[in-house]
Amino acid sequence: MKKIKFGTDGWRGIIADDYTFENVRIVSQAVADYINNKNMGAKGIVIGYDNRFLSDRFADNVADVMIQNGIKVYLSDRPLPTPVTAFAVKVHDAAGAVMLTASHNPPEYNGFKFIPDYAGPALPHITAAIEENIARLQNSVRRNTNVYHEQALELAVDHGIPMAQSVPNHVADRIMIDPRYEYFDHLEKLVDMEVIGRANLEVMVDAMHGSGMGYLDVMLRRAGNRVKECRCHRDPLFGGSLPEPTQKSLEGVCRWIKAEGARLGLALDGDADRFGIIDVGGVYITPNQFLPLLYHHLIAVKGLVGPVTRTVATSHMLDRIAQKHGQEVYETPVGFKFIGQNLLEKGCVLGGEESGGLSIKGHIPEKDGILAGLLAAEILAVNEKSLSEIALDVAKEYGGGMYSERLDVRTTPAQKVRIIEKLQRLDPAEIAGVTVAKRITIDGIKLVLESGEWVLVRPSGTEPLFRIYAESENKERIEKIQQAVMNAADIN
Ligand SMILES: O=P(O)(O)OC[C@H]1O[C@H](O)[C@H](O)[C@@H](O)[C@@H]1O
Repeated sequence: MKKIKFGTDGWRGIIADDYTFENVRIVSQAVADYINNKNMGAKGIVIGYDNRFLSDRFADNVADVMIQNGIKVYLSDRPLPTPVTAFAVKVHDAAGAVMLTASHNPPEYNGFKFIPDYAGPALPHITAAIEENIARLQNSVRRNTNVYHEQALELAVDHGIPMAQSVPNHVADRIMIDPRYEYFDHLEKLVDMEVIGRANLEVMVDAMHGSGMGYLDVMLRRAGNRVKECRCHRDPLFGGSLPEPTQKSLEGVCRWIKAEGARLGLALDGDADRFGIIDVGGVYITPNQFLPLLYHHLIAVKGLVGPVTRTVATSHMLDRIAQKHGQEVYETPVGFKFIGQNLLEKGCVLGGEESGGLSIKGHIPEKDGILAGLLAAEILAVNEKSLSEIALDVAKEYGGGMYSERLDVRTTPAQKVRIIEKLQRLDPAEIAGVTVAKRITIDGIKLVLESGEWVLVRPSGTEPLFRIYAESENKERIEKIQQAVMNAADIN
């Protein structure tokens, strides 16, 4: 039996290999134990699921295990985006949520995210506690081969907190929920839908067959915009590609925007926590380009002046904006859980990351592609310029633009170990002819150069590869900087 581990963002597995009904029940039991150990069972748990194959059935199994453990269940009556599941935790003041999704992974995958009561991704100490529970349950299964072949629900209950005795004060229940309308109302407090409506935008919405369909399209249309939908129907095979809103996977949308002369394209990943933004002329706007635009907009237009939090891999253009407004920048390892923590604890007005996640003050500490898309529409509506033109204005205002790029290099497990060792010792005096001013080790190795350029090498927590990120004011230097650090770390 494979060890079940929570990675950068939850447990992911291949359906019918390690992602089975039995293992989902074991993980559910581990979460139920975690909640009951904290005496939070009476608050109940929200259960959401995406559009993937069998996600609704897996959700049903999670619900059974929770109820058997005396935990009240708020089960969604339809597929939900991850941020909506997280938001429902707040609506019901629940002990947390389970979201069944493998996000943007290939169709044969499914996954399991635990969202604690603060409505953001679980921090490492919480997933570690759940993993301990899982290991204990898996060991019991290994010892008892008869049980192993039995119905896993019985097994989950066998190894959990005894049912009836543990729930003296309440009767566990299954309550069906549809949190969409509370969520819409909440977003309308964060985004100016009236301004967006008045701009009468023509927008292409691409849900990439994921559970984000029925959100951006509904809200934009309701505000009075013209919306064209793309991939807004369920397809558990995702039309043969990955539900990931990258430039490559949005080529078709870019072509349409260009051909139609539309002003905006908004895409979501499989569970709608990541965003993809396309500008007039079919120009893809990277998250590293969009986040500074948004930070400037929050400060200058919405009056939300405050610190910002970004991952170690995200554009330092945010730092330039923060500096000009006398604000703090909080840098975190990659993973929205760390960003979410800073949103909660440091009063940041924006938290964002290079891989396409963001949230703002007043919202839940979970990344939300729907909110990101509406904020992009708001920026357009307010400015009556293209996003690319606004980006140029912002760059001018804050002392010049920055270019950033990421290179992904696949490695074998043996190479990976060797490179990680080499990275630990990597401490060059200069990179591509410029002196290294700072060496940051919170996630991989980041070298900040005297010129303000920087390069970061880190192993991905979700894929078998290394990521080499670099940023410079001079586009031509990015490759040179990446190559220099790859040579130094022996990555080829
Ligand atoms: O670079 P990786 O470790 O593969 O992580 C890439 C991304 O994975 C998940 O989507 C996390 O929620 C993100 O926070 C992270 O940026």
